[in-house]
Amino acid sequence: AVKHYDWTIDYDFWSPDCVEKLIISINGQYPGPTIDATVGDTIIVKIHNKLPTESVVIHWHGIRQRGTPWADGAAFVSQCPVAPEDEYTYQFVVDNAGTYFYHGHHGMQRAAGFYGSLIVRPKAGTVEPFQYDDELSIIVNDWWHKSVHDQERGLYSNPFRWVGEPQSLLIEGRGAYNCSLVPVGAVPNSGDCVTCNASAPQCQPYVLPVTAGKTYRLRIASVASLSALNFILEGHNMTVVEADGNYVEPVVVDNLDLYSGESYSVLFTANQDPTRNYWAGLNVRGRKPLTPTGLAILNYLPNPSTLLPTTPTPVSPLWNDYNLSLAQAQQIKAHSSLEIPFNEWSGSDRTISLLNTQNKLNGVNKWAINNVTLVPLSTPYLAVYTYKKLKKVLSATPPPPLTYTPGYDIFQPPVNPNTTVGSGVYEFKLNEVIDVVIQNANTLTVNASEIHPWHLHGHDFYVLGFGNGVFTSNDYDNLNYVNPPLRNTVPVFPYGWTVIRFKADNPGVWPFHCHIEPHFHMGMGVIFAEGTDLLPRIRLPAQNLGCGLTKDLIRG
Ligand SMILES: O=C1O[C@H]([C@@H](O)CO)C(O)=C1O
Repeated sequence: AVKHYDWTIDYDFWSPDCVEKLIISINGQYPGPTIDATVGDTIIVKIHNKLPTESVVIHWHGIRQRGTPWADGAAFVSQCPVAPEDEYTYQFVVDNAGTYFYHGHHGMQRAAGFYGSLIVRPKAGTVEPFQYDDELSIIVNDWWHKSVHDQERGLYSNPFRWVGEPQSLLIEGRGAYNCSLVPVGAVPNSGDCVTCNASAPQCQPYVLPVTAGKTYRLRIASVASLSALNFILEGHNMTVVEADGNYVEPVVVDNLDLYSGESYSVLFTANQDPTRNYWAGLNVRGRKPLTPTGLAILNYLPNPSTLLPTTPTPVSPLWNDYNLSLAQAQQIKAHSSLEIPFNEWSGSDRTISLLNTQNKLNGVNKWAINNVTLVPLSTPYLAVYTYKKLKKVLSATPPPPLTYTPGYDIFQPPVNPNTTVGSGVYEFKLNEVIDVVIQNANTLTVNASEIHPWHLHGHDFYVLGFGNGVFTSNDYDNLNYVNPPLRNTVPVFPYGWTVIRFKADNPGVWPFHCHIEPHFHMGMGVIFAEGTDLLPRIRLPAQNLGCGLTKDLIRG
């Protein structure tokens, strides 16, 4: 079926955590409307940009955009951002059932609340490898009281102004800013305690209604700007059955790590004392937490949803117990019903190694990949590959290095912290099988290395493995070629490595980047282009290339 959506994007006053701020709304809603579709549907979303002075795009996170690379919604990669008062129509097919989402991919608009859920259901008659009675869905985020403009400008200020830890954690756009719970030092605007209106309807906890005895599929997606989050359903185990739109072997957990850009389906049974309600809780892991637990209510009907649990709010594992994080990530395996095509493409055609470092550029903090800080072109890459006349912009920026200096000491701050900027592209031939080794390292601070969730556009990839320390060719023998999970986002852990594999079979230009919003801004990403000789044959819609009526002058 063809599903049409008509969305007006605007700023609105909103109180997600009881403190009134501006959010980016869609049709007056926050989070944005849920797209609920079926495999094979064509999704047509017409957007009207009513932000007075900012342009927008929407990225459909996890949708592969096969044959529609222009609809990927990455600013200056797949399209020109849509100017104020202008319109743009996204059109793409959803070809894989699962839990997805969409979000702004220009500036730091995702962190301003510009996101929503996108659920793709299997075709009628398709059997999923698990059963449930009913379904619930949440999308989670971390939330700052500083505007995203303050945050973004701070990132390229000298001296560097870091965004700091979030004020609140939101479940389905709702949280509660609790002055008394916020540790000293975490409140940049203490005046918020005065203006906080705890009875504002927009910040009443999100309610997950359940009936005793039933089993639920809970879809969870994280669009966090910064935080690695950990989700707990008080008193209930969860069985992970889907990750990023792919079925996985069931894994039972009592807490679930969620890295920004990831989505999961978990099953749980409402099998606890039905005379009370329970907390659903969200905590920060991976960074020293300075943010109170984000809370929603697991509401056993017919109890009123306002019956708050009297039990303590959920406590997550220690924030820096990375062995636990790694162990949980390693538990996720492809479902046994999925065929792994490695007999067809047993080895990879090439490996690229991407060293993640924190660096300096003219005194300002940056991130770099193989010592290159990504500054995307101001002409959309897809247009550059489509129109011969534009190709010259690439000759001005060298292709990025395929690896890093052997012997680089990942356990120390960089000896030479200076980075170089680049806009170059990793080009892959159509159908090449690519292994990417993501190698983490120390930041600029002694004894510090951070988690980075890496997200690839245009593809799912196989996660072949994780490890601690420096990846060496010996590690190839111990990777998982049997049941590696397919994902679109994967963490690299502190001082560790992650290896992924994908086939460059989707002609287009696809960013691969850290999904932490400030980090992408600080240059932590690369651009992949594949099947580029085919791109001049695509009909790039004129609306990707210009603004206002000038679009009519452009022949696609
Ligand atoms: O990019 C970052 O900068 C800070 C810190 O390294 C310097 O203030 C931080 O924690 C990041 O993730």
